[in-house]
Amino acid sequence: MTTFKSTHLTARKMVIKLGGSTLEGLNEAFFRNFKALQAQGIQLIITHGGGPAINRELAAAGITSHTVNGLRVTSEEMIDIVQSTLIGKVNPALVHELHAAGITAIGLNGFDNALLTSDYLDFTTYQYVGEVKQVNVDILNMLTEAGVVPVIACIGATEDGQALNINGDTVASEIALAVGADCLLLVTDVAGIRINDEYQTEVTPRLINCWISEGHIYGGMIPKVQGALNCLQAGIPSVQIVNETLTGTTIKSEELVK
Ligand SMILES: Nc1ncnc2c1ncn2[C@@H]1O[C@H](COP(=O)(O)OP(=O)(O)O)[C@@H](O)[C@H]1O
Ligand SMILES: CC(=O)N[C@@H](CCC(=O)OP(=O)(O)O)C(=O)O
Repeated sequence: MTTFKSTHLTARKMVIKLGGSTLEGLNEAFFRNFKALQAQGIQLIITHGGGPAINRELAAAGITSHTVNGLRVTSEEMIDIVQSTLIGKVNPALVHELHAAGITAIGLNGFDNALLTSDYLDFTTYQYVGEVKQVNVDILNMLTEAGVVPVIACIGATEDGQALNINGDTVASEIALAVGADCLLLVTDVAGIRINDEYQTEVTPRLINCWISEGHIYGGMIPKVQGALNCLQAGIPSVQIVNETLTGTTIKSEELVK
């Protein structure tokens, strides 16, 4: 059975992002870990992606998509499919699994109580892709203090009510920053950052920047490490990128690495 490492257990507020790459393979034992964390007084917030589910729905509609810097370029016809897939399918399926594991969870997205007020990241390059302008933490604090786990789909809303597609890793790091989380855990389909066929256990921002520029970190790993770097810069002590057995890479500020 999976257990959380001791570094995770010191956190009071923990944001856990479940990547679309791994969501469909997680079992009840994995989700029961969350119950154990709550029993230790740790407040949990879960965010999720859903790239593979979006790919399936786009394919069914005969639409092909591509990414730039790990972000899906999202046309006007695609944003409706992205929104309905993440909010209508992926989010309720995850809430259901959490409930089955005995966790009180409630599904949210950027529209709920203006949770993620967003703006276009760069319309020319990415079209209907958003960046987070403001996180309304009120609803998150109310829920977590009542022992309820918010489960957040990565859809933002502009002030005019337009849905925008935001990468799940970006949402996770913005939420972690906004609530002042002690720990951000990004669960994905690989055991962390792999460089020259070797998984790294502990890395610093300086190394990450080198690896991005040398092309060792690419695609979906880019928003993860960028989110991690933003969190570290703002004082969140560490970010972990792990697989479903919670094995992976810890990213720490230079001064914390001996
Ligand atoms: N240096 C790297 N180490 C590990 N994985 C990497 C690296 N660079 C790119 N990747 C890719 O990033 C993927 C994880 O990102 P992504 O597919 O978006 O996952 P998720 O759906 O969990 O967000 C890995 O499966 C791998 O293909
Ligand atoms: C802008 C952008 O790239 N949005 C992502 C949102 C889903 C996501 O992040 O899913 P993963 O967790 O599987 O990566 C997308 O359209 O795939």
